Amino acid sequence: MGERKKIIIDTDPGIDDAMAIFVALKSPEVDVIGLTTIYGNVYTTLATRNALHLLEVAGRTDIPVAEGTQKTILNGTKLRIADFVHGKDGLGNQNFPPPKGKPIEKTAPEFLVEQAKLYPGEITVVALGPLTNIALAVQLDPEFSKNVGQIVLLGGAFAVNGNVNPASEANIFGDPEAADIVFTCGADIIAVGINVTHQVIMTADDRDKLASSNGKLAQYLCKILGVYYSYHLDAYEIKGVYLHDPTTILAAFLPSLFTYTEGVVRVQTNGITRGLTLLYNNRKRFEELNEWSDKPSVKVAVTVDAPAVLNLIMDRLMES
Ligand SMILES: O=c1[nH]cnc2c1ncn2[C@@H]1O[C@H](CO)[C@@H](O)[C@H]1O
Repeated sequence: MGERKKIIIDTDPGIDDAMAIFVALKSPEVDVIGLTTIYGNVYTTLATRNALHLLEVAGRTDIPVAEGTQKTILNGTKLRIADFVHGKDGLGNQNFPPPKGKPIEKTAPEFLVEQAKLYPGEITVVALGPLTNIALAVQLDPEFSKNVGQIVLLGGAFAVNGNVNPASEANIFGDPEAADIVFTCGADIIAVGINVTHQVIMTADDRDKLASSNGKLAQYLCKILGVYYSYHLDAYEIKGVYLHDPTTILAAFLPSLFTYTEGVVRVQTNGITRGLTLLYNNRKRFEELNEWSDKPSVKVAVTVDAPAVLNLIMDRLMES
């Protein structure tokens, strides 16, 4: 087998984060070299606990977990936590016992900087929560954006409504200032927004299929998925769930399942559209300089082969 791609998953587990982590652990294309934790679906301390727990469930306690920041990049502590999507414990209100493992000494931004320096151009960071740790890594080391191979992030609502409010998607809304730093840092970036992830739906029938498999991870996921299904039925009136995080994981190593456009993305940090992601599509040369001028471009996913993505996710979760 060829070289596996080294990935670090920055995560706020989270039910769809759990799925994404398991998909990554079951994918021969990648080597998960660490998890870093962030607030979002839960507070950061609980994200760390859940990350350690999920690695124990998967029998992969060899993978280090580095704890991330508890605050936004501007030191904000009034966080928006989506426990109404994932349950109070972030994992479907199952009251799992506390993990035995502990996070490593290094903080998430320190770990990201260290690994990017150790393997220049080789690390893919998959960011599944608000982008604070990644922005802190950019600030900590001016070389980080050059050293990191690629950042594949779940964030934004490109030309569609958000999921926090009509303007804003949850991960960007969680820390818009951090998101703007990351989008303009010059790293090789793929953004996967909810305009794409809302096309990848795991139906109730798919869940039954998952439940009928003997895979340990599939069985575990079926236990925690109930809360996530109830939330979707209530909020979107669909009998299925959006696979935001697992879809984004696949973009990190099977990018041809998606198509992309390229351009500069800036994030609104003020007013009623705080958290809005706005892509400049390069179609016009503007007369005046503006906030998008001379900033680095990123790739933004525009279409997805949803059946192929769903099949891959199902296969990998069922074979465990
Ligand atoms: O309505 C919502 N509010 C807040 N977070 C949500 C909502 N729906 C999904 N997610 C979470 O935010 C990320 C995608 O935006 C996903 O991680 C998902 O679990």
